[in-house]
Amino acid sequence: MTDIDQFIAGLPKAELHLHIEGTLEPELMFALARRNDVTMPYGSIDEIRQAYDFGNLQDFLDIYYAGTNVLRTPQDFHDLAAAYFDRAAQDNIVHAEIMFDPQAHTSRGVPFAHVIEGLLSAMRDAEERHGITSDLILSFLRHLSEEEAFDTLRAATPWLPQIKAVGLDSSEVGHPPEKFARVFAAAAEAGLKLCAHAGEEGPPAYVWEALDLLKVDRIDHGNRALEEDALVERLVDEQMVLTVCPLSNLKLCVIDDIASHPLDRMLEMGLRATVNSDDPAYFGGYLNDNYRAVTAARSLSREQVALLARNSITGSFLPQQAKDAHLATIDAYLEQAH
Ligand SMILES: Nc1ncnc2[nH]cnc12
Ligand SMILES: [Zn+2]
Repeated sequence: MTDIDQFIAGLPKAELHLHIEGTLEPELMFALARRNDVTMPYGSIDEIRQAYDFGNLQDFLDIYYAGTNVLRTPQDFHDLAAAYFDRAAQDNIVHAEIMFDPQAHTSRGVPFAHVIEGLLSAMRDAEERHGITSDLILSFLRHLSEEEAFDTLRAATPWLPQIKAVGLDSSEVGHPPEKFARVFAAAAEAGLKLCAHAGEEGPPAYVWEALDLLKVDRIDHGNRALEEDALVERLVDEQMVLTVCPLSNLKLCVIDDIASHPLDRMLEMGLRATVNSDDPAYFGGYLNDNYRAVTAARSLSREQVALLARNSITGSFLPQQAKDAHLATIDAYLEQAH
């Protein structure tokens, strides 16, 4: 390991953009298929990995939703999240805000309760076993209707105290944020924080809509915001957090190669960027892999890497006291890493 890789490995950090269904490794997919007597469309783990070659977001989503078919019981969702948290502990993740896609499961007849109870039990275990705190972000699938998003928010009612935020994901182009303005307003009314994927494949106009119509607290991705100076200025002025996902951008062809990733440009422009893994089982790397890849490709300094980790803490939905405690841990780490 190089010096900077070692520095990244030991740095305390939060993960703010992570789809729990995107952490389903092929090995666990096979194990759950066997446990639930589900026929797999793949013959081997190698065959699955070979299928992970995406030309765009939709190519990936088709395979990602097919993968969720093995997830049926609360234990399955528990095992999925427990595997993520075990992996997160190795990367020195101290806090994770994890998205889940209830409609990917309720549409297959899996009760909302099975999904969320399994996830919540793994989250409690993660705090006990690893000291990792976590929060849930209920994400609406934007290719589905506004009415279906409202149905999902209603289904979540008994668990609202255990849900921190709502999100908006799935096929971006053709499904502008505007479509979900009313359901986001209802979520805000219920006391939830708001995030939305915007500017991953969709145009800068979708980022404006996420800000003006959804009134989001965070933008997931935001890459295409760089195409408009006035939008960048707005994001900088508001110190809006962007949850950037370098290896995801590479695998989904949002960028041509990792050497052209705009992360350092974002930081230099004063944007509040963070690094995240998105769907690590599909994109070839967990959080530290993302930090390492972009650091090597863009020759990031220790100061830039530390800023990214600080942004992950300050950009989280943790209470201020917890943020201060994590920032103090980062300061102590920087002191001894000198
Ligand atoms: N990167 C991504 N963009 C949109 N929807 C997603 N669902 C899971 N990962 C996603
Ligand atoms: Zn995402």
